Amino acid sequence: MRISAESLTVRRGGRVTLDGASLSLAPGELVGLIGPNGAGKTTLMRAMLGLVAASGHSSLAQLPAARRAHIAAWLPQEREAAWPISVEALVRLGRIPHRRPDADHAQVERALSRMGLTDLRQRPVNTLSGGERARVLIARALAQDTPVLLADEPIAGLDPAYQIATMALFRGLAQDGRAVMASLHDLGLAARHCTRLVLMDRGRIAFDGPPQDALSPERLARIFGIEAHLEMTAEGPVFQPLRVLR
Ligand SMILES: Nc1ncnc2c1ncn2[C@@H]1O[C@H](COP(=O)(O)OP(=O)(O)OP(=O)(O)O)[C@@H](O)[C@H]1O
Repeated sequence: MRISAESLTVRRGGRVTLDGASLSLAPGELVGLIGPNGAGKTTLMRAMLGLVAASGHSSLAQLPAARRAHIAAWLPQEREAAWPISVEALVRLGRIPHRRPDADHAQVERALSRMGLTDLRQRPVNTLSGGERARVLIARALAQDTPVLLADEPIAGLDPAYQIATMALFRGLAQDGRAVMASLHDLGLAARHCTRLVLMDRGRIAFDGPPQDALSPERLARIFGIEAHLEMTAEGPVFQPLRVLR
């Protein structure tokens, strides 16, 4: 399902934290949302989902909550687990919108297996490492089995193998016809795995297009304040930040 936002603007604490953001997200796309700390990535996704008050228009935010839960899964940045629910029970919470017991079991098993959690299924989530907990929350979003997935820094804290595997998994979801958007600080993985990059700078969308064009030396200097090496290889773009310019 194609979702869209037009002129989304969020004001918080007397400041504009999202300034007239317009974008769409189509089936088949894995869109990487990049930008420095505080640029407005989380705010944009929350505004698209209707989780923060915004002016402008969002096709997702205008849906009734029950319908929205069938359309879009949300993976928030926070990964705290305050109580000792088991891994399996937490992943099963992703099935709450559906109430289809026949599909529930299969979806939960698939999500556990995709995130390498079958051996951890009985563990209380508050006893897991940060990266293990991150995988459980990705699994919960996968179990929700929605056509749209919005994920806030899904690979932060994952080891290199799970970072690559998760990006490949998201790309696979897109290839299966879902629409996926993820905020990412690893520009190399973003350039390599995403079909499109949306670059945010001080509340605004500064660029929206192909990954190799997003990471131009000029934008890296002006927006991120860094110099980097970007090379197109047979395996895709390879990106390495080199130095801070400020
Ligand atoms: N509740 C709030 N009240 C006031 N300002 C807020 C509030 N929440 C966020 N902000 C501000 O909005 C701006 C955008 O924040 P946001 O979390 O969207 O950035 P981000 O790009 O996701 O950053 P990061 O990469 O650090 O996660 C920041 O300047 C932040 O300080």
